[in-house]
Amino acid sequence: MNAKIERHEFADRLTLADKLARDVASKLDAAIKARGKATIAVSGGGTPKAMFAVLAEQEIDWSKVTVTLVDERWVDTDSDRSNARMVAEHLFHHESHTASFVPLFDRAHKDSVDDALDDVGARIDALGRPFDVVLLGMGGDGHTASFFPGGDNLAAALDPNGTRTVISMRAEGAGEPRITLTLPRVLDTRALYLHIEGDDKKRVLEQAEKGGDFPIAAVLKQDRVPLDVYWAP
Ligand SMILES: O=C(O)[C@H](O)[C@@H](O)[C@H](O)[C@H](O)COP(=O)(O)O
Repeated sequence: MNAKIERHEFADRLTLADKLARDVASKLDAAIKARGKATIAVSGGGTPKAMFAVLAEQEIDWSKVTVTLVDERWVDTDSDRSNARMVAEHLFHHESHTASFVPLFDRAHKDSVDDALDDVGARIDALGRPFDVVLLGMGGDGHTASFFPGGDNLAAALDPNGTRTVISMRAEGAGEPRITLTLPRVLDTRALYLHIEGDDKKRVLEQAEKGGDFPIAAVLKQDRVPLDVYWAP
């Protein structure tokens, strides 16, 4: 069975960023009102930056929000490849500076992502389940999170019955080694968004929906959580 997918298309990227940020903020606000806290796992890369700028200005009780990452490149936070650094630079401003952040990179194990998995997994598990919001991106090769085509741990990461929280990933298209939430953890959320931009990514998503062999297909063909796709040219 496939996920219930709702598509949201916008004339331009700034309009998308504005709407997605407001929709995400409203989910976080509802979580705080219902349960006193909110958790969100965000993606790295370039796409979320404009949306983070708007999200940072939303007037919710950010001191009750914990932010973590869907995936991270195994580099220290001073690297311009670091997703933690990107989030610090683009999200933690204005209203949102009181939010907490749980990193996926662990400096104590900076030389081996595999040695860090237990500690990082425990940190994520301590946030409780499910997440309130998970924000995914997608690469032109159809990867999402760090589910890269040809990745050394791809099958384990996508195992719908897997019990791990995080896993390491090495792949030709990934650059450095990565750490990523596994598919069951990505889907363990009250709200799931996929934010993509450009005609090329739209075509890849359409191919994946038609049965093309791309990792993103695992997110489309699941029935655990509805998926909201936000797209602009
Ligand atoms: O660390 C990362 O690279 C990501 O979390 C990754 O899954 C990202 O969402 C896609 O690669 C899209 O990246 P862009 O937004 O830069 O195209």
